[in-house]
Amino acid sequence: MIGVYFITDPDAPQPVADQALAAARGGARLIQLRDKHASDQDMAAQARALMPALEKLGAKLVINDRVEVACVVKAHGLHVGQGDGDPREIRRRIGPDMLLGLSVDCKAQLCRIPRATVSYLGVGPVRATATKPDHAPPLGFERLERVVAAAGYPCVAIGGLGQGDAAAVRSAGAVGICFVSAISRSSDPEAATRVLCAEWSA
Ligand SMILES: Cc1ncc(COP(=O)(O)OP(=O)(O)O)c(N)n1
Ligand SMILES: Cc1nc(C(=O)O)sc1CCOP(=O)(O)O
Ligand SMILES: [Mg+2]
Repeated sequence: MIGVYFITDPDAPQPVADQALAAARGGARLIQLRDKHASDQDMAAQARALMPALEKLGAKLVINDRVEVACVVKAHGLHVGQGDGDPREIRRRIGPDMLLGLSVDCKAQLCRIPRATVSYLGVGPVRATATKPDHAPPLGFERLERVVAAAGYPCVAIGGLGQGDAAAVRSAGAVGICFVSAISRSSDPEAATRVLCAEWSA
């Protein structure tokens, strides 16, 4: 079970490091560092600074998109999308032990996943979201359930999710729920994460 999975938001009022630590203190077990504009060097520095503190809090750090950064900092995980490269080649580069997440936005993408490459799937968006303006058409909870049922991999749901959604995501069969703005745009990200974790565990 993955549980609550937080993805950092460089456009939110609080600095990314504060967001990440607050989410981990609040109970998020996976924290993804996502910044489309940071240099690899800055992202690696941020990751190196965060990893020991996150580990102490029982959370793992996942890098978004940047295979080299994930390798250089020995991150716990890497998350890539359909357009971010061949998962088989990415697995070869990161080695057998790093978590590898892959985004999926429809059932048709499932049969193209190379065997024994991926650790989990990020399935979404469940709803439209301003956080990712280039997102695929929203799935809704019914199609989320159908994708999860057909997946054959642990799935986390993502996109437009917030308080009150955990029960529906769990009953769709997902092993985790991902949030950006529900945590990053909260006035108290740690408290918001606690509420989301309590809902997930209820
Ligand atoms: C857990 C999780 N699921 C999906 C995504 C989206 O990844 P991607 O499609 O590569 O889009 P970007 O995040 O790179 O804009 C994700 N990051 N995490
Ligand atoms: C990073 C990301 N990926 C998505 C996908 O559907 O693949 S939706 C998304 C952003 C989710 O942000 P929020 O929790 O604020 O809606
Ligand atoms: Mg990506």
